Amino acid sequence: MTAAPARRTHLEGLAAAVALAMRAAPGHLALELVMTVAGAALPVTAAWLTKLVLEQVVAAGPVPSLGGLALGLALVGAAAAALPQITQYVRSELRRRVGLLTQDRLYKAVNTFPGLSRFEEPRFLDRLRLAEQAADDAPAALVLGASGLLQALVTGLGFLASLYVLSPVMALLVIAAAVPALLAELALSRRRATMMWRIGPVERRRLFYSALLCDPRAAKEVRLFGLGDFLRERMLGQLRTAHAAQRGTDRREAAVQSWLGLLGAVVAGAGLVWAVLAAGRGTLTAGDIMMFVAAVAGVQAALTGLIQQLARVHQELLLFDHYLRVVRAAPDLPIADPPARLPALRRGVEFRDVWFRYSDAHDWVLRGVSFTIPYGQSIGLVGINGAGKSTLVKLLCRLYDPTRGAILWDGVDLRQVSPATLRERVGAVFQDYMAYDLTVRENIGLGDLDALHDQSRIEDAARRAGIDHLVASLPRGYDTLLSRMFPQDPDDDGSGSGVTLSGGQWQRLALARAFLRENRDLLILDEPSSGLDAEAEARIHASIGAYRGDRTSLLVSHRLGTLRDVDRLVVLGGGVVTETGTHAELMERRGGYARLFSLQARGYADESAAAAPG
Ligand SMILES: Nc1ncnc2c1ncn2[C@@H]1O[C@H](COP(=O)(O)OP(=O)(O)OP(=O)(O)O)[C@@H](O)[C@H]1O
Repeated sequence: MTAAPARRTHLEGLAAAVALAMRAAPGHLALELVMTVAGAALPVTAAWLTKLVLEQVVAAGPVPSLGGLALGLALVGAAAAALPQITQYVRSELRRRVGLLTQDRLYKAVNTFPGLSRFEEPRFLDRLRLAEQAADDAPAALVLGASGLLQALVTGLGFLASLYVLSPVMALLVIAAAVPALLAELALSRRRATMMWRIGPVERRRLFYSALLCDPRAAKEVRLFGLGDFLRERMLGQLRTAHAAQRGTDRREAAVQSWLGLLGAVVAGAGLVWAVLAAGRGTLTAGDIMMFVAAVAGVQAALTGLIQQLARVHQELLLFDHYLRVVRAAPDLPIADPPARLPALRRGVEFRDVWFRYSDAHDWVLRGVSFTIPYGQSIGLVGINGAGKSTLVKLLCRLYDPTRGAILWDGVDLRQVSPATLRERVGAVFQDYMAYDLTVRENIGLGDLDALHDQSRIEDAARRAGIDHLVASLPRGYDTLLSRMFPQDPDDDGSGSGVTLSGGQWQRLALARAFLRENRDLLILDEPSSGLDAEAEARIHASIGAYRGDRTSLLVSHRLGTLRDVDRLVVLGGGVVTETGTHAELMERRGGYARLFSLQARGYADESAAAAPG
């Protein structure tokens, strides 16, 4: 990934920002343009009116138009006083509306990444962070920057024309002094954008440490192990690294800008000396000198404004480019167009010589896995830690594609199928399930958003997962907030926060979420009962068994006793299927499964013998 966009894409970026603004706030954009032109014309008009007043006052004889000129000046002054307030309001509203649309598009784009691999690429995550930063304000800032440019240009041209009338040489000198400033500012903004990209990983690390310091979930371990100062020091270390890079850029900017300011002052000073001498010789009038001073200051201020706006626009463009790249990123999994129809599962799901590694830099996790989950049967997947069971589950949900080989759903390669359609057909509980800081109802309802407000379905899922009694005892039943991070009510003073569940209770909630997804073709349960007490586990497995019925299912568990009643066991080891058969067959074969099962069974037998009386 490169840091900065090609020059060609600058115009594209600006066009995209304007298109967003036109879409989000066309009226405010038009107002902004009108006020920009008015704001640009006012200072030049005021300077000309002042010059005319001065000349008429100094001139001998009656001055009939003086009253009109004074009125004109007063009107210009009134407009100049009111304009900034109105402009500020219009700009704030423009920013809000454009920001809303930009963020909507960013998160829509993030939601369309069908797989997980993007979220595991550090450089992409850096880009995503910058894109989020850009989504906040970059397009509006770009549009406002462009209109600021227009304003500075109109004012600058007005004063430049006035200066040219008085002294063409001076006009050319002022412009000549602006060229190096322009080039230097552009170089500086490019350098700043490169610096921001370079410190991206440092910034994300810093956020990681600071989030850990404040995360209620981490607070327990942080305190138990006394990690507070360690994490704070690490966070500060990252901050110092980022500051060092920013300081270098700031220093360079300060030095360059001081020299440029000096150059401008020398040009203006020389011009003033020339004008005063010319007035002494009688070539310039008092009004001319006033106009000259106003024009030099006006042109220089406009040019400085122009250059700074240009640099800002340039920098925002570089930031906005990250946003555009995220929004326009291709899907991380190939999506067939048109996707194959996914038939209702009737034959089964087949893993055919599936090889998989997370990236070219990673080792193979699966090295030619072949087995079938026949329709209507339950398969138990067994293997030691790191054997690749969860990886296989993720492949089955098409969160990744196999590196080689294929997974076939009734003969249809999952690569040909839309991931969303596939996931519609699957009910799953992952080993690392989520605990949402939401209400009980929402925690269950997220399993099937159509059922979010269907009380009977929510209650049914809770009952099957064995948490209905627990929910009944909560202060607000299904509307109890399962978080102590937020107040239960928005206008709460903080004393009435929600409740926290135990690990096993959360796990049952995750199961309820899966139970809500009734009538799915395939049920996948990855360690669904690892955190449950013995009684709950027995109940849940009875419930899972009933729910499974004759549904096609894949169960992963280290507690081999819970897999005894599945139709067939598949044992993973070394990236391949090492054994397969029913529990009885595998025990008879006395292989790896029998050894693992006996080890577990012996543990229980020893303990029950030790606990036996007498
Ligand atoms: N996102 C990932 N990126 C890179 N490697 C990964 C990723 N997830 C898992 N791995 C690696 O893949 C291998 C298999 O992991 P997996 O989680 O599938 O094992 P598992 O059989 O489910 O283990 P466990 O019984 O501990 O849950 C491990 O070596 C792990 O380090």
